[in-house]
Parts: sequence; structure tokens; C-alpha cells
Amino acid sequence: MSQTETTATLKLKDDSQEPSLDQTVERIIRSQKNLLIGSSKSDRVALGPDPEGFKILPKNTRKRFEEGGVDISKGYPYRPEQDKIPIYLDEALAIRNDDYPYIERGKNADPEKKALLDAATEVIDLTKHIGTEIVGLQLAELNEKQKDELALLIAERGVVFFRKQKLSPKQQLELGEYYGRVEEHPQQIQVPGFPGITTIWADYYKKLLNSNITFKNLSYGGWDAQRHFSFQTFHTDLVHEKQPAGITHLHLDEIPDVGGDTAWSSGYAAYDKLSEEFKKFLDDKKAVFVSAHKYLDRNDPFAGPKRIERVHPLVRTHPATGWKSLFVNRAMTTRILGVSPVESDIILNYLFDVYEKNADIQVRFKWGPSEPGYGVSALWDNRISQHTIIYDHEGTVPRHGTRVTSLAELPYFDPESPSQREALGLPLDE
Ligand SMILES: O=C(O)CCC(=O)C(=O)O
Ligand SMILES: [Fe+2]
Repeated sequence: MSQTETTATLKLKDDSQEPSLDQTVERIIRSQKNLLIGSSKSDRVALGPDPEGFKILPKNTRKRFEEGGVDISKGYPYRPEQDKIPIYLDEALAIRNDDYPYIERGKNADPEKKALLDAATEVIDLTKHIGTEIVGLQLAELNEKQKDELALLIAERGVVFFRKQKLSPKQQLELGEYYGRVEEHPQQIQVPGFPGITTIWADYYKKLLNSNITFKNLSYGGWDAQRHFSFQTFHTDLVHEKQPAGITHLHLDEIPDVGGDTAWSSGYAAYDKLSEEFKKFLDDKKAVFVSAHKYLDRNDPFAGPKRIERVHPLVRTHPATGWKSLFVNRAMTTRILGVSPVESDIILNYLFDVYEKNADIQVRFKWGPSEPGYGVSALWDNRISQHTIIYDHEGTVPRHGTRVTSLAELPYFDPESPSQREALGLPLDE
């Protein structure tokens, strides 16, 4: 056979485009993704901007988007295309797997936070341990010094609220970028043209789930019944990231008159609920944290769905305050390393309860009443708190928000760091 004949034969093979076995298997896996990953009803595919969602977009939100230059002419919300949604664990793990140089803005802020607090007309601590409302300031107008001081205040108080805000999605994103690398979510519904801004819109999901429209792979915090994950239980955002979430900023631009509050619980105070002996036991422990979404193992795709697993310290030090905080949540912390599975379950359940059942370390925020033309912002620190929507409105009335999450440092535990009560000179529980 001459050289030309060989090339011709090979070419013929290429041109026939007969898929290899691997390619066939891959095609089956992709087409049967929902079956293999076990997507729930809320885990559906959706492609691009949704003309149906646009029809129920609240007036206040539409006005904010139009004034803020968001192009919703093709529909709303934007639903990431199927080919952007990772199927395999290694694909999901490859997202943001680099070491990104995080700058802690709160670290060098004036501890008295004068530039921020003196400019406010009122500063209201909503409870002793967590939650502060700032009155009379616009987030969009803060200078760098004030933003740094705000980062410190959020780190100290867990969550900070601003009512009556004029804030475009772009301004919200810019503030998030100042606080860290903004997470771009490959699954969640988004603001068109702004992959860093996700949409929080329960009534839309409710409508979607009740409709006969077949969307696939669009996800809204679904978990299996076992661990009950959804936005409706206490949780922390994005703990499965290598450098998990620092500040999340949720801006509600459509607020129900009644219902749909949000609650936060303090991780510093949860830690300080523990006895000194138990703190010592927990201090250098590490735990496994899992992702909300499930994926397939490329080497064993038919072995069932798997979640991303990351190991983080169970007690972590906040880089701005230097205080220790209990870093667990029922939805995503699955086991403590170095103890038996039975021990791990018992300890974790107790720690979840400490966070969830002590009302004295929590704040419940009523976003309303809504004021046409304005929105309300909550900025919380996921490193030192948990939060949950209080879903009493059951998605039956309009409630719409945009959310930007800034990722933070690689979590660490500094054995020299004090607890909050120690740092503030308060008596410690024994
Ligand atoms: O809608 C809410 O109140 C909170 C939703 C939530 O968990 C989040 O934005 O991370
Ligand atoms: Fe959340």
C-alpha cells in the first residue's frame, strides 16, 4: 500500500464519523444526565432567557433593571445553557481550583469604623450577638474607607442591613468584586449579562414547578429528603469551594408585605455556647463539607451521583476580627475527621442544634414594608454565620432579589485566636 493509499483509507475512516464506543457512552451519559444524577423536579435544564418568567417580573424589579441598563428584552431570568453545566466531578472541581489571592478588606479598617458609622444617621444593633442596621447611607455611594469598615462591621456583627437603597445590579456586582472574587454559578438562574449575579425568586420557581413546561437541570437548592437542604433550612453558602464564601449580599427589590423574612445565627456565639473543655476538643478538628449539587464520577459514571467534598477546619479564625467561629452547617457538613462515624454524627448533630436552636444568638429580619423605587440589602459573612429564609409566604406572593457572593480565604484555624467572648472580655460559660 502506498503512502497515499494509507492516508486515503485513514481519511475515509475519519469521514465516516462513526463514533467510538467511548463517544457513544459519553453521549448516553449526557443525554441521560437527569436520570443518572437523579435530578429532582427542581433540577431542570433551562436554556437562555425565559420569556415566561419575564411575564411575572415584579414592577419594582423591572424598573430597577431598566434604570440599571439590564437587557431583559429577550426574557428573564437567564438560565445557564446545558453545555455550561458540569456533569462530572472533575469538571465541577476544576472551576475556581486555583489559589486566588484574597484581600481581606476588613483587616486594615479603622477598628472604630468612624468613616462609616459617623456618616450614618442611625446605627441599630438588632440583637446583642448578631445583626446591625445602618440608616441614612447608600451602599452605592460608599468610599473605599467606608467599604473596608463595612467589611469589618459585617465580620463583627455577622450581618448588616441597609433599607431604602437605590442600587443597580452593576453597582451591587462592583461592591461584591471589591470584597473578593465573585462566584459565578454554573447552575443557578441569573441576571442576563451578569453571570456573577444570581436571582432569588421563590414565586418564579413555584410557578415553574407547577407548570408543565419541561426544563431540565435548572437547580434551586434541592437536596434529597435526608439532609433537607434548601434555602429553607439553616445553611452557609458555597462551603464546598476551595476558598468558600465570605460576604454574600442579597438585595431584595420586591418584598412581600407579610412573610419571607430571613434569619441568621452567629457562629462566634455558637462556639461560645460550648464548654471550654469541649472547645479544646473541637479546636483542631477538620470536617468534610459537600456541595449542594451532584455530579458523576468520570471513571465510574453509573455508580450513582456524588457531591464535591472539601475538608475545612471545624473551628475557623476570621481574618479580620481574629475570633474563632464554629464552622458547620446541617446541610453540608457530613463528618468530622479523626473520630468514628457514630461519634461524628452525634457531635455534629449537637453542633447543628447549638446553631439552630438558640434564639438568643439569632436575628430574624423583616425586609418590608416595601417602598416603591427602593430595595433593601443584607450583607452577611458566611464564615461566621448561618442563615435561612423563613418560607411562610410559600412562594405565593412576589419576592425577588439579586445576590452576589464574594469568595474569601482558604479557611484556617489559628490556635492563638480568642473566642468572641474572650476578645470582648465577657465571662465564659463553663
Ligand atoms: O431568600 C433568602 O432570604 C435567603 C436565600 C439564601 O439562602 C441565599 O441567598 O443564600
Ligand atoms: Fe443561602
